[in-house]
Amino acid sequence: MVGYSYLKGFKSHLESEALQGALPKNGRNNPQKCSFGLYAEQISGSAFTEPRASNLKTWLYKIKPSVVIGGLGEFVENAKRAPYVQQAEIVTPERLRWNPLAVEGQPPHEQQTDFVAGLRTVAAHGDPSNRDGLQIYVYTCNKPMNTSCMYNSDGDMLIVPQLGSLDIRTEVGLLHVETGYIVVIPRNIKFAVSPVSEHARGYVCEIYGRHFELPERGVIGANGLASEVDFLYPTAAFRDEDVKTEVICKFQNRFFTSWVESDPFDVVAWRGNYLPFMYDLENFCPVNSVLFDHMDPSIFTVLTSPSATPGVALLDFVVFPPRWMVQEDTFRPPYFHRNCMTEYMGLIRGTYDAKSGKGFVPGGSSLHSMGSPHGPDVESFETATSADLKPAKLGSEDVAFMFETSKMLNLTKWAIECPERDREYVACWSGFENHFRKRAKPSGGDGD
Ligand SMILES: O=C(O)Cc1cc(O)ccc1O
Ligand SMILES: [Fe+2]
Repeated sequence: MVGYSYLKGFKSHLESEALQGALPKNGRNNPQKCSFGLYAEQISGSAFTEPRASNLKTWLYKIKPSVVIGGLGEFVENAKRAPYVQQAEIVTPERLRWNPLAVEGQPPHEQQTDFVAGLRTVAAHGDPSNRDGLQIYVYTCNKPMNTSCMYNSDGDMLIVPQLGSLDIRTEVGLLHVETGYIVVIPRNIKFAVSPVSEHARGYVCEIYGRHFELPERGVIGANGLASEVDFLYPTAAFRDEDVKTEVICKFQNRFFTSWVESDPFDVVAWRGNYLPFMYDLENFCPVNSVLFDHMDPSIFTVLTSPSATPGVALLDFVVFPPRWMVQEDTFRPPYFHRNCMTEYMGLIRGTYDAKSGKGFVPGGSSLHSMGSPHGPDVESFETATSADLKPAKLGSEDVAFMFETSKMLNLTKWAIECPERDREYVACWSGFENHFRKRAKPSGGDGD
């Protein structure tokens, strides 16, 4: 890709200079004077004293230090900058499903909408001020953030584009994020999103807790699932334009704006491991049952944000990738279930095997909260119970994903009232027959 080059390696300590000689030498990170008159600035992603395995920091070599922010005035709270980021206050155990957001004609698309203005909160839990919880959004946008940038002090943002690629300018360089990729922007790193085509749509999960990690592989061994080398990091790409730029800060679930007159994307070189990254979901190597039974979806975990309880995630990001299904004497789609976790699902493209009936379409989403019964719709059940169980490729074009959280989520008024909500969703489970009554012997003995 022209203009984009990437470094590799999940959480690796990397370095990049857009101008040769811009990085300090001789082991120093903050020499008395930096090359080219640059300013050294550290951004930390963990407490200074965290164990090395989770310690994250990056040194930035900037044309101007970030402190010049607000040269044109202090941060002012500006809720209108993100009008659809709302408090999630509605409580319901109901199973919910939404159709894709319209990208044209309807609000906010009568006017040009950038990524921040196009963020709509669906559901959330917790409070960023105590570093626990998450917020789920859907977004649409049709306007580049040419003269604005954002940083989020509350959480890391995992973005899942569904329609339209995104060019994301970050302090440490550029990311070209196609649909089928995911991108993570860690907290406090400045970024600006530009849709590449006319319209863009997708999903975001913001986590207030621990940064993403790769799940343990355990007995799977040293290979499989997402590989460290497939995580792509930007290379330094600075700008030095005197353009008045809006700086948007999300802080304790409120939006503030300030302005800078110098370029916020002025990092000439950097070194460290606290960085935005992207990952092509096609590189995920699925591992599954090769003889019988449907395995739990945790086998498809790409990234996990752990909680303090071992094995319990604040958030697992799970992909349902194209794969071969070979299980014998098995109901192959997802089973009926009630979980102690909350599951928000989206569809990037194709179809999903638990919902062969119409209704769960690309760009759409569903929420199955803790304890709420869900699983295959009637049509999927009927098809799968009578299917010829030859090895079968599960849709080479089908890619669904799930945000799986150990938290209970509250919903926004918008999520409940919006026209996109499928008010007939639960009807997909009406019509299961009482086979037992038909088959069981009148004596109440064994059925066949
Ligand atoms: O479709 C779902 O609800 C997600 C899901 C998938 C699966 O294969 C098993 C359990 C589960 O919750
Ligand atoms: Fe589920």
